[in-house]
Amino acid sequence: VPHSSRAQEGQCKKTTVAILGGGIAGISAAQALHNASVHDFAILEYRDTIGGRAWHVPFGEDKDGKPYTIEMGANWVQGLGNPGGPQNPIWTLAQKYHLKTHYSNYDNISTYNEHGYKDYSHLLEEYDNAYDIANMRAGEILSQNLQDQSAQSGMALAGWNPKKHDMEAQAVDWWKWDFEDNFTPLESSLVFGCAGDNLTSNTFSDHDNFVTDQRGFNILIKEMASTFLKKNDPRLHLNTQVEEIEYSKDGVTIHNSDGSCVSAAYAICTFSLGVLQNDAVKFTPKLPDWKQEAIQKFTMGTYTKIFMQFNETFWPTDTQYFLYADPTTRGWYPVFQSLSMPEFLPDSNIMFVTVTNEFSWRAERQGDEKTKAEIMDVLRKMWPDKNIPEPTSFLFPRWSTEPWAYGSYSNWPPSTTLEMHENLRANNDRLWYAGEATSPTYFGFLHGAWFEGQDAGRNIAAIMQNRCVNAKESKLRECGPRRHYETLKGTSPLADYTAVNGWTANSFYDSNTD
Ligand SMILES: Cc1cc2nc3c(=O)[nH]c(=O)nc-3n(C[C@H](O)[C@H](O)[C@H](O)COP(=O)(O)OP(=O)(O)OC[C@H]3O[C@@H](n4cnc5c(N)ncnc54)[C@H](O)[C@@H]3O)c2cc1C
Repeated sequence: VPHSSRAQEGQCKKTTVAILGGGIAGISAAQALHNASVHDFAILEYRDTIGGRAWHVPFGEDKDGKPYTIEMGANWVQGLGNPGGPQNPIWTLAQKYHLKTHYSNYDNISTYNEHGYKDYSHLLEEYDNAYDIANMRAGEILSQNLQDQSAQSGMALAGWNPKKHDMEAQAVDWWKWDFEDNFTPLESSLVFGCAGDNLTSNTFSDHDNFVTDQRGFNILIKEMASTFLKKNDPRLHLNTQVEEIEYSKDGVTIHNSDGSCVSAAYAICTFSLGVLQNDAVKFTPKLPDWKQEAIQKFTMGTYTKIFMQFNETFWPTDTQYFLYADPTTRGWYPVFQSLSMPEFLPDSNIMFVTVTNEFSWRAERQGDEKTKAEIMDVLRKMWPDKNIPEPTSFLFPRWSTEPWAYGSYSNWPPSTTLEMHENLRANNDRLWYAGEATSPTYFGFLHGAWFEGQDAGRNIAAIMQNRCVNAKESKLRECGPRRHYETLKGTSPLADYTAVNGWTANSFYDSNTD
C-alpha cells in the first residue's frame, strides 16, 4: 500500500496491546494479559488459523480413504515432567486436552549404510560418553564465565572426533546433534547447545513424546485460546499480514498489507527469527544497530520432514528410527522414522525422513520428483533384498520460503553470549518481543515460546498497572523495560595486536591505491 493512500494513524483501530502473530507465543501472551485483566488486545495473524509453526496438513489415506493428519512443524512434546518436579506447560496442556502422544524412543534405532543393515551402534555409545564430558565442560564455561567454543571442538576435546571419511561416525554425529539442533556441531555453540538440551531434559524430564493426534498438535493452542477468546472473537484478526511496525516511546502503530492499521499502547512481536532476518516486515524507525546485530547473529535453521506413504510396510515394524550412513555425504537422508507402528499410526504404511539446512534447501529447490528419486535410491540401498514400491503419497514443507516463518527454529552459533541474546529479547520502546527465539533457556521449543509469551504479557500488564514500581512486593521476577547493551566488547584490546603476538601487519594500512 503506498504511503499516501494508507490509513493515517487517527483512522487506525485502537487497542491497548497489539499481539503480532497467533502462534503459541502470541496466544500465550494474550492469555497472560487476560489473566492480568487486560482484555483490550488485538491478535494479528498472517494465516487463516492460529497455531503458527505447530502446523498440520492432511496426508495420504487410511483404509477408508480418509486422509491422515501429519505435522509439518512441531511434532514432539519435549521434556514432560517428573513427579514432584515442574511440568512442561505443553505437557500440562497435552494432558488437559487428551492429546494422543507416544514415547519416542531414540534408543530404538537400527543402523544402516549403503550395503544395507550394519550394526555400528557402539558409536552411539561412544558419542554419549564424550557428550557427558563435553557437557560438564560446558557447565564450567558457563558458570566461570569462560570463552565459549563450537560444539565440534568441545566434543573433539571430550574424545569424539569423527574422521571426515568415517561416514558411520558422521551419521551418528548428525543424529546426535543436527537432528535436534538443526545445525552442525561446528555451527553451534557448545555452551548454549548443551544448555538448551539440559535445561529442558533436567527441568522437566528426558522423555519426549511424539504427537499423532489426528486433531493436530495445534489443537492445544486452539483449546488454550478458547478459554479466553469467544468464537469469532473480534480481537482475533486472521488473514492479516503485518507490513510495517511504527514504534516509539508513546505507542506502536501497525500497518497491514490490506491497508488497515492498528494503533496500540504496546505491541508484542512474536514473528520468527526468520521473518525478522528476512526483512519481511519494515520497522519505523529502523531498528537500532544493537537490535539488528542480535537478529542477524542468531541462526534460523530449516528442518524438513519428508513424508511418504507406501502400499505396504516393507521396513521392520519393531523399530522407530533407521539411521543411514551415506558413503559420501553427511546429512544425506540420514534418518527415517516409522509411523506404521501400533503406538503411532498403525498400519498406515507411513514413514518420513528428516533433512536439515543445506539438504532442506536443496530438496526445496529441486522439487518433489528428484527428491523422491534420491530417497528411493537410499531406501533400496538400506533394504537391498526388498522390492520397494514407489510411494503412493509424498509430501514435504518448504519452511525456508514460507513467508510467515522463513525457517524452522533458531539456534545459537559458537561464541554467542547471553548479552547478545538479551539484545534479541529487549524491547524497542513500546515494542516488545516474544517467541521461541527469545527464550534463552528453551529456544527452539514450543514451551520456550509459551514461557516467552507469558513473560511479555505479564510484564506489559504490570507496567500498565503500575505494579513495576513495587516489583519486589508484587513478586514479579523482573519488571519494567528489558536491559540491552549498546555495544558488546570482545576480549582483545587493540594494544594486544602486536608483533609479539604474531600480528606483524598494520591492520589499518592498505597498499592498494584504488
Ligand atoms: C519443522 C519443525 C519442527 C519442530 N519440532 C518441534 C518439536 O518437536 N517440539 C517443539 O517443542 N518444538 C518444535 N518446533 C519448534 C516450535 O514449532 C516453535 O518453537 C513454536 O511453534 C514457535 O512458536 P512462536 O509463537 O514463537 O512462533 P510461530 O509459531 O512462528 O508464531 C508466529 C506467528 O506469526 C505469524 N506471522 C509471521 N509473519 C507475520 C506477518 N508479517 N503478519 C502477521 N502475522 C505473521 C505466523 O503466521 C505465526 O502464526 C519445530 C518447528 C518446526 C518448524
